[in-house]
Amino acid sequence: MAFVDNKLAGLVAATFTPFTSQGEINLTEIGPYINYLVEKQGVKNIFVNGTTGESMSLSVAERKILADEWCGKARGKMDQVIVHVGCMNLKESQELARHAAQIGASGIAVIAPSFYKPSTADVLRTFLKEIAAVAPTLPFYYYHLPAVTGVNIPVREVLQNIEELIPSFSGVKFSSSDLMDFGQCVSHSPPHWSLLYGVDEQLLAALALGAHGAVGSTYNYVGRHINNLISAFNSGDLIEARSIQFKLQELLSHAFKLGFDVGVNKQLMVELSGLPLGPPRLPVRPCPLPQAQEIAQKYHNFVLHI
Ligand SMILES: CC(=O)N[C@H](C=O)[C@@H](O)[C@H](O)[C@H](O)CO
Ligand SMILES: CC(=O)C(=O)O
Repeated sequence: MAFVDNKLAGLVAATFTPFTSQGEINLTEIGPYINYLVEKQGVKNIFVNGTTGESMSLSVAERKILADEWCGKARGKMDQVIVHVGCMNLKESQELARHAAQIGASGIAVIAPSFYKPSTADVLRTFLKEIAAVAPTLPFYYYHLPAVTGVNIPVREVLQNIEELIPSFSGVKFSSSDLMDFGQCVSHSPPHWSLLYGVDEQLLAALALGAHGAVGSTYNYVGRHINNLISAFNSGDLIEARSIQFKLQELLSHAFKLGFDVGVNKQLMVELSGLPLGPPRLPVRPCPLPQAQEIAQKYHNFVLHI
């Protein structure tokens, strides 16, 4: 039972990747970004180079430089930095996994490859094993995001005997609304795994099923409120917990109507945090300013009412 002492719990912000206005990675904003999360949002864990961080639009070299900077700047300030190392091919994922171990990441996560999709739980587990094996000292998380990857193998099946293949296996970032599958993962998991929920708008339901924490993009700017939701849930105050969840649902349903992708989300973060994170990278479209400002307006109403 490795890694029991360091179980990942609570909120984890999936970070945006700062770019310059010319579209190059911008390391100078990473320190201030970490300070913002800790001081303004009370968020002490980050998930870097994930979906929100546009990892699939970054080169391997860029991903290494970014991971290094996030880990370095987080030292002494954050509890955990999980580096997403998933790529479309095994070799690059292994290279990033080895690198994550060298730079002192707290753990690594891998999403299913989505061009050549694994067709069974067995082949997916084997793919994950080949990556975990090159960084055996790092806690390993499977990242399930079926709406984006198109890989819809029930996580419950993926977890079957997974510790025999991956001794460092430590949990799942579960970004699907299939709460039956999520519940089954919780009920069949050993106590040292972390099951982290990734659909921010329905976190409360996942907490009721036993989620240990949550990874999401919105915790970059609603972390403080969602920390209150979790505290209310833990103290049995479901009325308060629901009221906060409903507010986030209002905010996001408004955002979805206007079109809510990584580009819009990033610009919303820029508006709300004041951090100059730059535009997204193609093929994600830069967000028209009024669109982000309208969502930001809704956010300010949201904050005023909780
Ligand atoms: C597809 C995607 O990026 N999902 C994020 C994390 O898994 C969530 O944090 C969503 O951005 C959020 O729940 C809004 O839908
Ligand atoms: C949202 C999330 O967890 C990611 O950006 O990967």
